[in-house]
Order: sequence, then C-alpha cells, then structure tokens
Amino acid sequence: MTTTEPGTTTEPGTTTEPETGTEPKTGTATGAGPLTYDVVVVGAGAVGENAADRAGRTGLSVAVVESELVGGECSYWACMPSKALLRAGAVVEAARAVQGAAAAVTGPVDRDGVLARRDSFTHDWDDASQVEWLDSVGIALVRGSARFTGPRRLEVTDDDVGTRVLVARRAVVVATGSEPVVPDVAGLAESAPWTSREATSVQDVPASLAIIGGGVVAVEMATAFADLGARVTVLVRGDRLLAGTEPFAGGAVAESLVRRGVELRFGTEATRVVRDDHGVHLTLTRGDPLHAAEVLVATGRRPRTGDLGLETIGLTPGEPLRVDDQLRVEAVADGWLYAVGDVTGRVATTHQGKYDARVAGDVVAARFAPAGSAQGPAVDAERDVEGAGQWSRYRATADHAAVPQVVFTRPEVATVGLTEAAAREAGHAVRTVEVDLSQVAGASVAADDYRGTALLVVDEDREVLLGATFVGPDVAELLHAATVAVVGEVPLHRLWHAVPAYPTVSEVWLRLLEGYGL
Ligand SMILES: Cc1cc2nc3c(=O)[nH]c(=O)nc-3n(C[C@H](O)[C@H](O)[C@H](O)COP(=O)(O)OP(=O)(O)OC[C@H]3O[C@@H](n4cnc5c(N)ncnc54)[C@H](O)[C@@H]3O)c2cc1C
Ligand SMILES: NC(=O)c1ccc[n+]([C@@H]2O[C@H](COP(=O)([O-])OP(=O)(O)OC[C@H]3O[C@@H](n4cnc5c(N)ncnc54)[C@H](O)[C@@H]3O)[C@@H](O)[C@H]2O)c1
Repeated sequence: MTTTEPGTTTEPGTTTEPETGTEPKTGTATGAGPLTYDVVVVGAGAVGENAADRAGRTGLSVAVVESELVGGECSYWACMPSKALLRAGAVVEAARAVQGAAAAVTGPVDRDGVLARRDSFTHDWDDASQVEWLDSVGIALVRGSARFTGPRRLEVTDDDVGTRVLVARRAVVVATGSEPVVPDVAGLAESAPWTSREATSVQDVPASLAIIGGGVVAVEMATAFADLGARVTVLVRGDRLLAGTEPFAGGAVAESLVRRGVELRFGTEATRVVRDDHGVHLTLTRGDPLHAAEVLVATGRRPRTGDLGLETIGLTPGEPLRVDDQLRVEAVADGWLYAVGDVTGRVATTHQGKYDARVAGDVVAARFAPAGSAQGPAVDAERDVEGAGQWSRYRATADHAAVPQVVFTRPEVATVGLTEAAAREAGHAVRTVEVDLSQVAGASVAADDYRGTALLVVDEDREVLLGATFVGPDVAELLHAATVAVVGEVPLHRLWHAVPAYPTVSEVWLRLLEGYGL
C-alpha cells in the first residue's frame, strides 16, 4: 500500500506528493494575539488538504484547522474503509467466476481478515501519517473546531489548548464536509441508529442489519455486510435502487443483491423504530414489521455548516455554501471566502471535491501570491483569473458536464456525464447505444458468465458523448476513457481511431461505436 494523495493515505509515514520547493511558510503568532496566515482552510479532509496544498505552492502561508482526524471522512469512515470492506468479496467472486480458479475458493470471506485489512487502511483511526504529509509540504495544522467571528476571522476551540483566534490575511477556504441526515421517523434517533460511520468502522458484525435508503451507501453496505455474513434487509422508499443512474444499473444491482440473499423491500418506509435488548424493531408503511440487530440510516447527507458561525459573515447556518465555478462563495463580497467539497452541495465525491480544491487553491494562489512568486505548475504566466474561460485551470467546468462516479457493488456501476433522461431534459438531441458486455471477447476471458451492460448517451447534433454508464464486474477501470471522451468532446468519428486492445473488456468501445453506425 502506498500513499498517493493527500487525504487518502494508506501507509503511515510515507508520501509520494511532490516536494513543492517553496520557502518555509510560517504563520505568525504574536504574544497572546491571533495566529495569522495568508490562507486558512477550515477542515482537513481530502478536499481541504488539496486546497491547502495548491494554495501553498506559491509561497502563501497556509494553515488548516481540523476538529477530528486529518484526512476526514474519506480516509477513516467513508471511501477507504468501505472499499476495503468490499474488496475481499469482490476478489472471491471473481475467482469463483473462472473455471479452474473456482475450485481454489472453498469458503466465505475471512471476516477477521477483512476487518483487519480495513483497519490497516484507517491506521486504526490514527492520522499521524497525514500530519506528516502536512509537515512535509509546510502547511500548519491547528487542531480544534473553528467558528467564524467575522470576515477572515475565526475562533478555534480545542479541549486541550483552549480557544485561539485565527486570522486569514487573504482568504478562507471552507471544507467542512457533510453529515448524515437522520429522517424524522418516530423513535429512530432514540434508537441509536448506525450511520455510515458505525457501518464502515464495524468491529462486531451484527447477525442482521436493516438499512434505510436505496442510494449509494445503502447498496455498498448491503453488499459488504452480506459478504460478512449478516442477514440484510434494505428498505427503499422508491421503486428502484440508485435512482439517479440509468434504470438498468439499479436493476442489475438489485438482482445481484437478491441473489446473494439480501431482502429488498421497495415502496417501503419505516414509521416507527424501537430498540430493546433484542435489537431494533421497525414498523413499516407496508408489509410485516422488521426486526434486526442494528439499523443503518443511509438517507443522504447535508453540508456541515450548522455550527460555523456563518451568521457573523451574513450567511445562514445549515445551508450549503453556494459557490461559483471559481469556488468563491457567491453571497460574500470581496472574494475572500471560498468553499470546496461536500459543504458546497455541488458534488459529493472525494475525487470531484479534490478537483474543485485544485481549482480553488490555484485561484487563491493566482489572486493572492506575491508578485514574482510564480513557481511550479500552479500559476499561469498571466494569472488571468477573472478572464478565465471554460476549461481553464481556474474554473471547475467539469462539475457541470463530466462528473464520474463508481458504485462499488457487484456488479460495479460506473457513470460519467448525463444519463439519457437528464440529457433529454437538458434539451439535447439524444441517441443512445447499448451493448451487452458478455458479447465482448475480453469479458468472456475475464469471467465465464460475465454479465454486464454499457450505454453511451450521444449528442446527435455534435456527435460527441454526453454520458456513459457501465455495469459489470470491474467496469470501474473502463470509466476514465469515457470521462476523457466527455471532457475532450471527442467526435465519435475520431474516437473510432482509438483502437482497444484485444482481448480486453475495453473492446466494448468498438462495439458501441459500431452500434452507433460507424
Ligand atoms: C460510506 C461512504 C462511502 C463513500 N465512498 C466514496 C468513494 O468510494 N469515492 C468517493 O469519491 N466518495 C465517496 N464518498 C464521499 C466522500 O466521502 C466525500 O465526498 C468526501 O469525504 C468529502 O470530502 P470533504 O473534504 O469535503 O469532507 P470531509 O471528508 O467530511 O472532511 C471535512 C473535515 O472537516 C472537519 N471539520 C468540520 N467542521 C469543522 C470545524 N468547524 N472546524 C474544524 N474542522 C472541521 C471534519 O472533522 C472533517 O475532517 C463516500 C461517502 C460515504 C459516507
Ligand atoms: N462510491 C461512491 O462514490 C460513494 C459511496 C458512498 C457514498 N457516496 C456519496 O455519499 C453521499 C451520501 O450517500 P447516501 O447513499 O447516503 O445518499 P444518496 O442520496 O445516494 O441516497 C439516499 C437514499 O435515501 C433515500 N431517502 C432519503 N430520505 C429518505 C427517507 N426519509 N426515508 C427513506 N428513504 C429516504 C433516497 O430516496 C435515496 O435512495 C452521496 O452523495 C454519495 O455520492 C459516494
């Protein structure tokens, strides 16, 4: 395991982040006066770390404030532990799908081994390696919980150190992430339900788990806990899983969850929850009551802005920090306040948040770094931030047109750009092409009964890709080609010349283009 990015480190004490070659960048603390830095980033999740890194590359002094663990949700309670929980089951299933390998797999996943591997990814919830990375790039860490007390001014409260005042000479970047929403169901909050934190950090796998929700967390955790041997029931309010994706994606995930013993109850909501010594008891809008050892709430997240002192800078606590494409908070004058990641309500994935963080960090660096300090790739010669057009490094254009996501279920669901429905709603002249992945030679080599589907959404007027969805084993790795095609607006007749190697699953691209008529 190697460290590849701030915020997703997997190995203590190592970093492969490039040295930035800048002067030491220290803030100033004068007596009992405020700690002063050029830029203050609130929240040291993966996204905040990236914003701090980019902003600091041109000589600005940067501090990050963190109230819990440096690395944030993704490293300790979200992406990394959840994917670690899912990986063993995927590997076992992949082996079972290949004659000759299947016989070597003789039992279920080793539950203790899975949990131990998960613990290695979270470093037992210790952030020392992330702090080491901050040190190595000259970013100051201020531990504690930050609240605004006015423009560019924060109070940071820490149980051990007390309260300090922190001042940003130039800019503040808010990257405080999001928190799970617990629906207003009678008795639910009092029943100490699990959120994704308890699920991803589980030590004792419950015999049974009720999951409320039909989105990404629900389907990934249903898969993981079924692998770990729990009896899983998913309560889905609507009539399908993964409602934001192409309908066949949620259908394939539902079919596979049922095949592995998960009970799915569609059109069903909990109306009352009671916990006693035997577990949780859920009364439902339809069907029999449900009894389970634990209940996991997976009903979405909201931006974490409730306790940030936003009222002192004219904003409303609890609301997302709405930003423009340069990640400046729209409602704040003078362009000193930026926000990135889940807190913006824009896109709630780590990779897209880090993209926004790179843009925000570059914008801050270009606007505020001292003249003549341009070094490294972060600053264009002219620093033309205000005049920056689409696809400039100073605009997060991809957030509108080309957002990728992978749902790590079995089958995996990999999506980028617009679905067919969204493209039609946006007024595009749409044509879709769908291919059965089992018809591709590489897929038949990969697994004996490979099942999957690929779908392209094409803008017929311009003959470029608007979106793509892949559903099947290991399709995550097919996604980036589609993202490149969408971002590059590569004409299909040019894509025709991108020849996929034989026999790989990527040959589906050829089948898709043939299906379009090339
Ligand atoms: C179960 C689960 C699995 C996921 N899996 C994936 C995945 O596979 N891939 C993917 O791309 N995305 C995934 N996501 C989404 C991803 O975790 C988030 O999009 C990402 O963590 C957002 O990063 P962030 O830095 O904006 O926020 P966070 O990671 O939440 O970081 C915010 C940080 O700010 C700190 N903070 C908050 N308030 C204050 C304050 N007042 N003062 C100081 N510090 C503060 C917090 O302690 C935290 O460390 C998953 C989410 C969940 C719930
Ligand atoms: N692999 C990944 O990229 C990954 C994995 C996990 C989470 N995430 C991110 O984390 C965020 C949170 O995920 P999530 O699954 O909690 O949210 P989600 O928005 O994906 O799904 C929420 C689900 O809860 C249902 N729901 C909402 N309110 C409800 C209520 N009152 N009663 C019953 N059902 C209700 C919705 O209909 C939906 O099915 C998402 O934005 C997601 O992108 C990403």
